[in-house]
Amino acid sequence: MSASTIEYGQLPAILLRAPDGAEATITLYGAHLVSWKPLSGTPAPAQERMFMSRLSALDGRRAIRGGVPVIFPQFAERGEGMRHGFARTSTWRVLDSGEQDGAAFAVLGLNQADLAPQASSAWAYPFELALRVSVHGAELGMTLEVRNIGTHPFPFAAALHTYHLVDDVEAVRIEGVQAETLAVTDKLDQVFTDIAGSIRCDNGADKLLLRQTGFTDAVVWNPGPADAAALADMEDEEYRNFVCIEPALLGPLTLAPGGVWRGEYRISPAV
Ligand SMILES: O=P(O)(O)OC[C@H]1O[C@@H](O)[C@H](O)[C@@H](O)[C@@H]1O
Repeated sequence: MSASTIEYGQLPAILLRAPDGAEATITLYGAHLVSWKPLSGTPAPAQERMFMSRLSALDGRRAIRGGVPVIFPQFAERGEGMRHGFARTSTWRVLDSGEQDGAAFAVLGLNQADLAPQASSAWAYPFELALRVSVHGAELGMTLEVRNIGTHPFPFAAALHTYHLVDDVEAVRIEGVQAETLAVTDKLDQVFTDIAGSIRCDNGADKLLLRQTGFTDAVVWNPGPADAAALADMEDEEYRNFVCIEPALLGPLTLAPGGVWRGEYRISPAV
């Protein structure tokens, strides 16, 4: 079976398993990818590649800390709505799942009717989101689609807030977000606009290639020791074990009635 229903913490989730053994887990809460185990090309068992905080809520009461939160329709506090939007704290529906070209995939959807009253009254635009996740071999694919199904234009921002698992954040080197190589030596929270090509993340042990289209920007975030200590859902030392490199559309972009925006994102080994 390429897609089966499991529990992740207290949350219903879909486990994707490609015919070659690559796996990913997505909770319905947030359409949140909480685990990705790609194949490494060696006979060794597939290793986890996503960071997940040991203190993360996994009960649907608070956003999950780790994996890939879906950010929509607002990035961080750039707007008057919920911080990072309502998509990560809403419960999505499974629209489709199966196997295609050797990959296991699932498509999750969210629309106005799925929102809690507080979120839908604060953002009164009819919309449809679809997130397609696929795994195959060493590659993860994620496509976020935003549709305006109402009669008024709406502005939005979006991001796939990826928490890459690393042994030591100080060993991380990122290329492709600015002219020079970027190192994460302390707290870092930086926006890079107009990302032209692919991004490379060297975490000391191996290198990842991050490709994005539609998402024009990238955000790199690590809280560093002081901010991590202030986060209730992260252990003090856990900031060492991840770097967030987030394909983002910070815009905001205005989507006309009937309009569709699509952001694609792929993670694979860099050669
Ligand atoms: O704690 P949250 O809401 O998940 O946000 C985490 C971080 O997310 C990043 O994307 C932002 O750039 C940071 O400013 C923010 O602190």
